[in-house]
Parts: sequence; C-alpha cells; structure tokens
Amino acid sequence: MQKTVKDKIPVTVLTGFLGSGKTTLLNHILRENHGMKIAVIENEFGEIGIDGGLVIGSTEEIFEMTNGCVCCVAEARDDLLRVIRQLLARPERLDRIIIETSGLADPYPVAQTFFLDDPIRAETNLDGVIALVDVKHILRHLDDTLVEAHDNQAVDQIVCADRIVLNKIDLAAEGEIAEVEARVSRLNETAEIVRSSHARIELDKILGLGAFDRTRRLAADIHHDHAHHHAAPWDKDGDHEHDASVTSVGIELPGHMDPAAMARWVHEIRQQDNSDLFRMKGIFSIQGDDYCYVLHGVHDQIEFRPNHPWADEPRCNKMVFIGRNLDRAALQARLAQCRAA
Ligand SMILES: Nc1nc2c(ncn2[C@@H]2O[C@H](COP(=O)(O)OP(=O)(O)OP(=O)(O)O)[C@@H](O)[C@H]2O)c(=O)[nH]1
Repeated sequence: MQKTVKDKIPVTVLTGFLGSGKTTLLNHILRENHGMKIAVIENEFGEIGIDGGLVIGSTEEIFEMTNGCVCCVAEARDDLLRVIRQLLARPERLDRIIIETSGLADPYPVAQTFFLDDPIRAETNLDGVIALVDVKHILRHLDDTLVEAHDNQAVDQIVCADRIVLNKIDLAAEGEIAEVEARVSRLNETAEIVRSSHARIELDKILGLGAFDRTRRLAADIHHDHAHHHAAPWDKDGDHEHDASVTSVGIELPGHMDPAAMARWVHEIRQQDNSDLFRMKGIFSIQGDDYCYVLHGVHDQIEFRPNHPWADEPRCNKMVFIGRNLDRAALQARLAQCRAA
C-alpha cells in the first residue's frame, strides 16, 4: 500500500555557505530533540572529514561523505543514494533524516533525490530545505565577481530554500542585518526569514515545515529542466561547476600539538589578511590536555577552544583550509612547526 506523507520519514536538508552555522544548527537540533531517532548525513567540501567530529554525541548515526561534493560529483551522488537506501533498509524506524550539504553545494540536486528514485520517494518526504545565512559575511559572497562564469553557490542556496535563517545576528548591527534581509528576500520571495544567534531557533520554525509548494515545484522541475545550469539534476555530463578558484587543503599530523606553539599560530592567522581564506576547520590533540580542541575560522572570525573530552575515539590532528590561492606546502610546514616535540 502506498504510504501517505504522514507515514514517511521527513528529510531536512541544511544548506548555507561555508561557515554559516549549519553544524551549529545541527547540534542545536540534536540537543533539543531528545528521544527522536535522527540520522545525519554530512557532505563536506574538503579532502578530509571533520564535520562528524564537530557534531555532538558523534555516533554511528553520522554518515560522512567526503568523496566529493554531492551536487556535482557523480560518485558522491551515488554514495548519497546508497546511504539513504541503507538507512531505509534497517528494521528500526527513523524519525528524521538530516542532510548537511557542503558549504559550496547547490542543494537542489540533493533535494531532488527524494523525488527521483522510487524506493526513496516511497519511504521519505522532503520536509524542507533550510538555508543558513551568515549575516556578517554573506554579501561579499553574493557579490563575488570571480564566480561569474560558474554557479554562485551562495545565491543557489538562498534561492532553493523553504526557510532562511539569518544567523550570527550577534555579530552585525541592525542596519547590516536589514540590508542582508532585503537582499535575501529579493532572491527568494516565498521563503520565510527568521533570525538567530548561534543558530538557536525554535525547532518548529525549521522542522515539520511540510514544504508542499516547494515540493511540487521540485518534482515538476524534474520533468522541466531546472532554471540554471544543470541540464538535468543527475546528468553526469551536466555543466555544473563550482567556482574552480576555490580549493581545499587537508592536513593530518600524527602525535600531539604544542599548546604554546598553537596559540602563537592562531594569533598569527588572526593578524593576517584572511579575505581569500573562506573557511578553516580543525580538530587537535593538545599535549597534556584531555580535551579535543577545535579551530574554526570564517575569514577573520577565528576561534580555537576545547570542544569535548577525548573519549574512546582515537586522538588525531586534522585541519582543512578552504579558499583561494592556498599554498599547500606553506600551510603544511607552518602547522607541522606546532607539533609537540
Ligand atoms: N558569533 C557567532 N558565531 C557563530 C554563530 N553561529 C555559528 N558560529 C560560529 O561560526 C563558525 C562556523 O560555524 P559552523 O556551524 O561550523 O558552520 P558550517 O556552516 O557548518 O560550516 P561548513 O561546514 O564549513 O560550511 C563556528 O566557529 C561557530 O561557532 C553565531 O550566530 N554567532
């Protein structure tokens, strides 16, 4: 018997540019949502997976996909289908699936997964696409002239959303927030816009949207090629391309890091010009410290702090830089200097 929407597993897609607060929102949902069985799928842009380690209570329910961006790499899309099918094949029922797309992804092809493939369509229902917007940094990415020949993912993400969360309002003045709000609502006239700091937002504003209109439109688009570059969402020869000038450098180091050397390096990167450095994410094992430290950078906003005690997980040092004109050798060498002797 065909399942009704009520019987299907709701799926939420989290989108938003690099560093906009997707993982922060995900952690907020997981913290608030006691008792719900949620599976999380992470798709990252970067050579090594870090996001899984940044999600609270990381368990086997988090699936990391680092083999390419799910919106434009065929293998990554196949992987997404495989992961969802695996989840659906389990005997225990999930209450929700949340997909965090990479900060450089167009969420459209991801959303369409839930209409294209029959077994998946029969069992799941796309509840909504939530776009996080970093009010402090979004305008520079919307206006980025270097992405003109490509899709501008910052725009795609806003256009595709059912709900838009203007995040990081603690960092911006009211005038700035209002300007962003006006820009965003011109790009997407139908999505409701809500504001937040640290993605703390009432869950009924982002879950249980049942975005029916959007859903119908997405389904229709499968038959009528969608508005921008994708010839068809799953067309492996489609001409969808990320801004090729944005690359990532992933670094893994054995052992532990020296606390004083790390503090000096963090101070150094805070002083430098970070306009081309879109995003930094790191997990570190600090010598003599029981806590796993994380480093987060979004342009000049850089934090380095203890995150959670290392439990049974193996200690590690992993760092991803995403931006333009990255000098891999220099980054690797500088970070290696921070290792404990
Ligand atoms: N001041 C401030 N910082 C925030 C807020 N929301 C998130 N952050 C910080 O911004 C950084 C990036 O947040 P994440 O949640 O990791 O962003 P993301 O969208 O998952 O990043 P990517 O996965 O790289 O695309 C972290 O240092 C967060 O602590 C906010 O509302 N205010």
